[in-house]
Parts: sequence; C-alpha cells; structure tokens
Amino acid sequence: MTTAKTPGTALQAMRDAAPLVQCITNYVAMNIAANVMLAAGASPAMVHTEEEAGEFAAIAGALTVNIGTLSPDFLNGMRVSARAAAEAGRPWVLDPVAHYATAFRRDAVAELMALRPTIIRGNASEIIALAGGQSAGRGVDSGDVVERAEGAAVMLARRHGAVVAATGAIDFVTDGTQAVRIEGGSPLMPQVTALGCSLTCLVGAFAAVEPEAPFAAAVAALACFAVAGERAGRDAAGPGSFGWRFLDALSVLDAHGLDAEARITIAAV
Ligand SMILES: Nc1ncnc2c1ncn2[C@@H]1O[C@H](COP(=O)(O)OP(=O)(O)OP(=O)(O)O)[C@@H](O)[C@H]1O
Ligand SMILES: Cc1ncsc1CCO
Ligand SMILES: [Mg+2]
Repeated sequence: MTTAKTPGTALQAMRDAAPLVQCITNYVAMNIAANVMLAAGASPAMVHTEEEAGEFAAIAGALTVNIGTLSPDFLNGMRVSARAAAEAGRPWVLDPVAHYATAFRRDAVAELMALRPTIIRGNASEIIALAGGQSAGRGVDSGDVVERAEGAAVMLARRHGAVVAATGAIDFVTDGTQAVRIEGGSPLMPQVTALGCSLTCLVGAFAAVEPEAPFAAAVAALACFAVAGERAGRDAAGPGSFGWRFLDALSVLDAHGLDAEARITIAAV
C-alpha cells in the first residue's frame, strides 16, 4: 500500500531535512524571509555576491531569486547562481517582483526566464504580465485578483516547463497539466511587506527536499502560509501583531494540523 504524499508529510520531510537554501532576495525581505524560513524549519542563507553566489548555489539544496531591489551587481549574482544551480541539478525559484515596471527589470526577467526556473512564484499582476497580458500592477503590490491570472499561469507553465504559483486571496498553482486552488491566509498578509518574497524562499525549501516534485513542493509551501496566516489572522489586531503571530503560527504548525486545515481544491486546466 502506498500513502499519498500530503502537504503535511512534505512539511515533516522538510523539517527533518532542514534544507540549506540560498536566497537571493531584496533588502526589504532579507530579515523577514530568513525568520520565516527558520520558523518553518529550513536553513536560509542570503548569499548574492557574484564572487561567491555561484559557488554557494552548488552546495545549497535550492536557490531562490527575487528581483525586488535589483542592481547590476545583484543581477550578476543571480546569473551565476541560476547557472550553477542548474548545473548541479538543483531546483531554483524565480520571484519576478514588479518586472513590468521598468526596462531594466523587464530585461533582467527575460534573461532569468531563459535560464529556466523550476518554479515561478509571483502575485497575480506579476503572473499576468509575465505571460504578456495587461496587468493593473504598478509597483510591487498586486492590482489584480488571482482569478484573472489563472489562464496566464497555465500558459506560462506550458511555455516554460515550469511550475507557476500565483498568489493572492485564493492562490493558484499549476504545472500546465494539473492545477489547484488554495484558500486561507488573511487580508492582513499584503499589509505586511515581503511576505510574498518570504514565501518564495519557503517554496525553495520544499523544492530542495522534493526536487523531483516541484508542483507538490509549491503546493505544500503555499498551504503552510495559508494555514499559518489564517491562524495568525484570527487574533491579530493589525499588521504589527499579525507579523509576529504569523511567525509563531508557522513554527508550531505540524503535519496533522496542516493536513486538517489546508483547503486545497483541484482546478481544471
Ligand atoms: N487578501 C488575501 N487574503 C488571504 N491571503 C492573502 C491575501 N493576499 C495575499 N495573501 C497571501 O499572502 C501571501 C503573499 O502573497 P502576495 O500575493 O501578497 O505576495 P506579493 O505581492 O509578492 O508580496 P510581497 O511583494 O509583499 O512580498 C500568500 O501566502 C498569499 O496567499
Ligand atoms: C517594498 C518593496 N520594494 C522593493 S521589493 C519590496 C518588498 C515587497 O516586494
Ligand atoms: Mg512580491
């Protein structure tokens, strides 16, 4: 008899492995993302300088790349790391923060996409624009609902052979042949900066442990955020108390609670 892998079993496996994840993320996200990773049970390392980032990518279990505070130096580190991760057979996750905003970001994301990310995680506006659609996004915050990004996510997944996770009030994850929606979280989540960036890092942690199953890895990471976010939102008075409640909720989340409370439904593709 085989036991179906659930987000709960993936969480347990991730905690048992405590994977080392190289997170190239933005200056806003670095601290909160590292704390989110530690609370969830992963081992983050924010290593982005060209001189060492490629070398580090070969020893980390996964790489995550986020263009939130992009500069030429950051971009050089991203290039060498994505190449090194691919050469070492490690998964890597791209977070195309506000890639539609400027030519520098657009060109950078086009180049990074050509390096074939395993998983792309973005908010609804980022996913719509990445597929060539017209999004309502201006800066880093989404101006679109995920429902509008679902078709774009499927198209991107098929075109690039990647898993695509579009997040918002109801998340959508697809690999182009299957898809799910994940409900939960809290309206306070977009009121706390860089939670999406932190989620991208956590997706990397799950992918490090399940390199052959990036779809399941992305779903499990998003389900952790959905359940911990819902729990934290119940007693939070506002974004400040939500922030620390969310970290606490992530740290006490266990396999049983995750499987009992995650609301994941299959969607048509
Ligand atoms: N209205 C909402 N209700 C419930 N959960 C939400 C809502 N909006 C976002 N979330 C959750 O917040 C997390 C971050 O997703 P979001 O789409 O806000 O990322 P983002 O825009 O990239 O964030 P950032 O750029 O600030 O890092 C996800 O787990 C998502 O499910
Ligand atoms: C606010 C902000 N600016 C650049 S990156 C970032 C974090 C949320 O994406
Ligand atoms: Mg974002």
